[in-house]
Amino acid sequence: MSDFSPGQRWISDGEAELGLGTVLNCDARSVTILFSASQETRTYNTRQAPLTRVMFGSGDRVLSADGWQMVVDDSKESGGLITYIGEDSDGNLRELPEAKLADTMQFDQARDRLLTGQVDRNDWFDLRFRTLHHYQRIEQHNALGFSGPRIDLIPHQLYIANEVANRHAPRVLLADEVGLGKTIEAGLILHRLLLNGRVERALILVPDSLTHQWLVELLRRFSLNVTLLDETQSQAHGSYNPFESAQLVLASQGWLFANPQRQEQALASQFDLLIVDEAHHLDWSEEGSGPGYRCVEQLSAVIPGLLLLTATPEQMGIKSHFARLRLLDSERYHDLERFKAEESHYTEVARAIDALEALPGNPDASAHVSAVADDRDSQALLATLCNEEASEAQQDAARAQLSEALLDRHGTGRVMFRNSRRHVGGFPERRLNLAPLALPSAYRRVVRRLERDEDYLDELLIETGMDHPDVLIYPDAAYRELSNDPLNGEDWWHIDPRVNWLLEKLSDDSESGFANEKVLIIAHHRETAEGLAEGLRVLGGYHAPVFHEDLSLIERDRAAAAFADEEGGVQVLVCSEIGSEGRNFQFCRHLVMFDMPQHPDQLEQRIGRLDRIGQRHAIELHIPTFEGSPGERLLRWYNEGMDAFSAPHGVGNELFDAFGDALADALLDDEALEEIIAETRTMFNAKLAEHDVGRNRLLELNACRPARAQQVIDAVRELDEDAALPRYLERALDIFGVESQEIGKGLMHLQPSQHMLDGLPGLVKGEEGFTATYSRAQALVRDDVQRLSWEHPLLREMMGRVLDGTMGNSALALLRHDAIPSGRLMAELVFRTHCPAPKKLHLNRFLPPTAVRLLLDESGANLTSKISFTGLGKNLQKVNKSLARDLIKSRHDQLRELLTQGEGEAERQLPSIVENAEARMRAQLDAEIARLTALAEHNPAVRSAEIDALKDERKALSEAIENTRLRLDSVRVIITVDADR
Ligand SMILES: Nc1ncnc2c1ncn2[C@@H]1O[C@H](COP(=O)(O)OP(=O)(O)OP(=O)(O)O)[C@@H](O)[C@H]1O
Repeated sequence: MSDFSPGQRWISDGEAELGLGTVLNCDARSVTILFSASQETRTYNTRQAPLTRVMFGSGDRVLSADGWQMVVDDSKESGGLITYIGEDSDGNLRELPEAKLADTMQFDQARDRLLTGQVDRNDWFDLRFRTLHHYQRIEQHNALGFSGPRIDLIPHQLYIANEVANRHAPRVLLADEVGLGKTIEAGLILHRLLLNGRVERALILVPDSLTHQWLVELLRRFSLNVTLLDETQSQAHGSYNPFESAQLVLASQGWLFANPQRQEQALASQFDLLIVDEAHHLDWSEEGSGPGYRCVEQLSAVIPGLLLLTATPEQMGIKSHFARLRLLDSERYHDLERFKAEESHYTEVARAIDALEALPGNPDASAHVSAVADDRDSQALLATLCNEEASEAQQDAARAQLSEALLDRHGTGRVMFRNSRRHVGGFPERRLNLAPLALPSAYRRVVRRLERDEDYLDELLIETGMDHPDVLIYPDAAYRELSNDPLNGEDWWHIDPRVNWLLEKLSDDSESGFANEKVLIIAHHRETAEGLAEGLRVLGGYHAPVFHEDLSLIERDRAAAAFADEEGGVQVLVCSEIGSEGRNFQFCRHLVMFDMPQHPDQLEQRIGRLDRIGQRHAIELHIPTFEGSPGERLLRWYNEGMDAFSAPHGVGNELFDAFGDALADALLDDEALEEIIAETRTMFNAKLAEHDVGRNRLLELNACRPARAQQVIDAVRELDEDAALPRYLERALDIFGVESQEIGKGLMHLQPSQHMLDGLPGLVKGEEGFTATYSRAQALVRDDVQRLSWEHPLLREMMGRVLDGTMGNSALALLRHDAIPSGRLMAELVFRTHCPAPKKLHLNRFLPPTAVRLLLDESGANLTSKISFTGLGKNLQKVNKSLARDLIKSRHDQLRELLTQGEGEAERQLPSIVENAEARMRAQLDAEIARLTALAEHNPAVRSAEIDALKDERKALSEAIENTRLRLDSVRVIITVDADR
């Protein structure tokens, strides 16, 4: 240890962040140091002071207290104090006494830390290098963002997520049929965009009833912490814009759409992505748009990315659907008639794609394809496909490429993704169980009078205040509205036989009964649901929670949780139509439709609560119907007219548009009904056939291209099975002070040790920690088990901390080697590329932080290719820190020289790194620009802004890559010792 003199500069070995200290006073026993930058004063015992004298040498860059910089050339010492001599940035020769060094000088760069004797543990250096290596690999991996989420690898979802997340500021409609996983798709897209930096802030707007479900899904499946914003929370922020309070904001549509002031705040808060669930509720009509549509229209004008989610895009009519497409791209979707005309061509395109299977050797098929594939490239592919002399492999490749090219031309395909059960396959059977019941006298009176007396309908509408045909379809509602009638004295559920039927089924333990089974009941009106629950309680002693749109969030979630609970939960949940939309109830297989909804899409939404991914049983649909009632006629229309209970057919909306009004008029007239059913059936068959070859066929083919989906799945599996992950994690956990214990069945328990470094996600000292697995399958069946992947927050946090901080950037180790005399010095230098660029460019896909490793011996010989990192590491031994400091001090000059030499050698490798990155970037972006430009000629859904944005991106990326610099990331000094020492 050097002698201390006032004015000397020292730094604390343990607390380098205090900055540069100055000796204030000292005597034989103690020394007091002032750390001005952090305003701390410390007194140490001179014999054990954990301090290192700061001495700069030739080539070091220093900063003066007055703010100018200098590169040290020489130094002189007088009275124990050093004065540095060197050139400032203007080339002037200057002197700088150490007392005038800036207090704020930080010693966190590898070079400074090494030369001031701050060394870390050898295994930290090791972890740092490995972290850099894996980070570089994962950042470029095709599965980035898709491998972490706790989901089953379902092809259509991964296909869509990959297609969308790879686009610049994606704007799409996710319109898979009910329950096929739109939330999962949106989650995957968001997760990938967050990980690759293209999105930093997202706003998610969902119906009130789904806020909690989204919150849970995003956390449980994607480890994304989302902030749920409501009015109470917003008020707590006072005058501060509450939307600025988090990166990921989830808000209920009901709240935001009704609140212009909050909308202003949302508009002012710069989000990168907007997600809107159940988007069919954004109502628009020629007479004017609703508040939801207007709000999203404004937001989507300032937020670059937009995901609209709906299972029933056309539920509110084709015009309303078109208006929502306009939210995605107002330039493209401004003329409905043109849009319809375009759609009429899709039949030819679909037919041409199907015809490819008949080639070669079929002139008709060839003519179909030729008529559509009229550009030069496509014609060339067609020629290859039809060339009898081409090999089978060549023909297959041509067929696949041609099919892709034709699909790409399909206008809406780029904007709308719609998978259907039929196409995806593997969904359970649906079984219809009808329970015909006699009309109770109170309802019969009304129906019979309506049948007899034409004028009575108007009277009834006025008396009840209900709409037509609601008044006919929902007799209990009409009964409630006519409560002044002395004959309607009792509660409706006392007189309604459906309630008794239900009670009998609930207690029936035969195969056709509900005893021991969960049952979901959906009724159209909230009041029906509430009355029914009361009836079940009073008449049968059943506790059936009610789930409807006017419940508070907590009440609703409590009801859903009680129903989901397998042990001790409730058997029955009664829902209203709107209240249950979007919810996950696939753990249940019995659905009672207490009445019928009016729109086929609503019917599909109801069945979709159970018929979802994860449903393992055939679905039992139970419908009590009143014989000879309007409700029964409506059911017949659904069943006989459009086979609505067996599977979704995707044509319900068109049939409703065509026959909805006539049907309402036929609900009291069997003869008229028969006619409407027959006409509906004819149109149903025709539409199915038309859709099979036209737009739906194209949407179907386009919503999941199996070969590409498989590539994404393979990429995810590659990361799932990456053997390097457990090895890396074991090392990292050890260093961060987390204990891991195998507990069998592929599970491990992670627990904080006493020495754990603070701030690791999910781990708090003194608490239990968590159970985790590498296995996707295990994690899917065990909600309480976390899945470990490169994308798990714990791994990302540890990797981030290593790479962003100083951890392990300087180390010293001893090498015992027979062949090398002792006392020799080597320096292992790791340089890292730095390439400042906006995160949104996602530069890492082409040039992630890249390591350049050099191993130099004291003579300057480059041993890098002779001794690998791992090979060297195996023979190294750790050394205590004070010895390490002494060794470094004694070799200061040699080390400086090696560092300077290393910089030069590493610099020579930079051009090829830059060139390769530039080439990779150009290969990908040029191809994409060329593809989009060619496509734009055929497909108007390709936004010109998208192509321009890609061109701008290419330019910005090129400039950023060009500006890449190499910096020393870490250094390890190696000193040889005798093998037998
Ligand atoms: N890949 C997957 N792995 C595991 N579970 C999944 C997967 N995809 C979907 N699920 C589950 O299936 C159910 C339906 O998915 P999701 O809620 O995303 O469907 P949706 O299309 O949004 O439904 P809706 O049309 O009713 O809004 C959810 O419980 C979801 O967690």
